Amino acid sequence: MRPDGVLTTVDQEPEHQQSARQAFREAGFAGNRARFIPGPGHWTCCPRLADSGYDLVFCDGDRQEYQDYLAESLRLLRPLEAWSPSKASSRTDAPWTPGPQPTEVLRLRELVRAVRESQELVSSLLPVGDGLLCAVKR
Ligand SMILES: C[S@@+](CC[C@H](N)C(=O)[O-])C[C@H]1O[C@@H](n2cnc3c(N)ncnc32)[C@H](O)[C@@H]1O
Repeated sequence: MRPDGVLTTVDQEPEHQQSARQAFREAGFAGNRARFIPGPGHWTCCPRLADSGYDLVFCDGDRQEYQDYLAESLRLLRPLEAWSPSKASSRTDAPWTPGPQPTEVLRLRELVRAVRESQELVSSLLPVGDGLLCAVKR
């Protein structure tokens, strides 16, 4: 982050928020460099976040909600900034697997397709860990 940047983090587990708060403090960040919002992501917190107020959105929560986060992220991001859900390719690259696919896999495939076909995004799927889907807002 740039020196005047502020990180906003949303998590529904208070003890995870507490761990994050402690980690930032131990890393030497001043208290006013991070904002901690408790609660489930998309329906309580995201509407409170300012339009075009963010340089980067990183999603690492419930993968079945990533489509909702994508729509919210496009509202939150400044043009030419990045959006990145984690582990977006996980198990999505084996469509030949016989039998019904788990809902999570189907949702992630829809997400990858929506990002790839979006006129607002330039995307890349990085071979990092389980796969990292990244996109820059045009
Ligand atoms: C994989 S962990 C995040 C790990 C973190 N990114 C890291 O690298 O240490 C997923 C987190 O998302 C939170 N989470 C899951 N679903 C959520 C939701 N709908 N709203 C808010 N937080 C959620 C969980 O409480 C958990 O802390």
